[in-house]
Amino acid sequence: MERMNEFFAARVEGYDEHMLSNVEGCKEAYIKLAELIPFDCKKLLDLGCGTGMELDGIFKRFADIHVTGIDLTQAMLDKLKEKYSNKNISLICGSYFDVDFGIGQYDCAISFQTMHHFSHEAKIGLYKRILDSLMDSGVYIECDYMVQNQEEEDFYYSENTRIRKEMNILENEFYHYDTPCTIDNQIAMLRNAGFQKVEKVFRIENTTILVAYK
Ligand SMILES: C[S@@+](CC[C@H](N)C(=O)[O-])C[C@H]1O[C@@H](n2cnc3c(N)ncnc32)[C@H](O)[C@@H]1O
Repeated sequence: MERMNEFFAARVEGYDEHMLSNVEGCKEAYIKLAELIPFDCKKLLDLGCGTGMELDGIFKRFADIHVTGIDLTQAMLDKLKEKYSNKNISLICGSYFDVDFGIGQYDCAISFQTMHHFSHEAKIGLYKRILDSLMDSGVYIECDYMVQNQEEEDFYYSENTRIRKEMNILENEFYHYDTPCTIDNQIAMLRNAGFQKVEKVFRIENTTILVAYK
């Protein structure tokens, strides 16, 4: 298991191609996510934006949108900056568990393939802060690696706990290990955080998109 930021920094070259060619459903999901952004969106929060793969389609639809992107890995953000130097973007290198999102700031928040690394408890806390950061009619759109059944989810979480114990990794340290949740649990976490309605709108293989309404 590698530290989260070191894991992505070591893979930044070739990362975009990997997401498009090797992660089933991602190519289609990047297109779908851009279509789901509300037509009048002006301010967007992108959590775990990485090299900005999900922004390609979004900038095609909304040339002047303002994006705040947060990511733990500077090397990923450097790549993003190179690709979209002429766009209206504010980048923050840090953890979305620590960065202050503000209150009622964004029309829409998104995350793409970044939430499958954390406990339910941590995610619910984060979802509450995302909810607060949205304007009254705002939406949060999450695309992530999700699984179908509880046994699968339990397996990954227990493996994560076992390996962390073996390596003496503290609970609050960010290490890269995939702990996907079931779609039902994901929806329950978002509802628990206070979102009024949550819909599954896309799934190819394990790549799944949920839309959560404030
Ligand atoms: C699989 S990549 C996805 C990047 C981009 N959204 C995409 O779809 O290409 C996951 C990203 O989440 C970031 N990340 C993981 N944990 C994070 C955290 N706690 N705060 C901010 N970024 C985080 C990683 O640095 C990495 O860039």
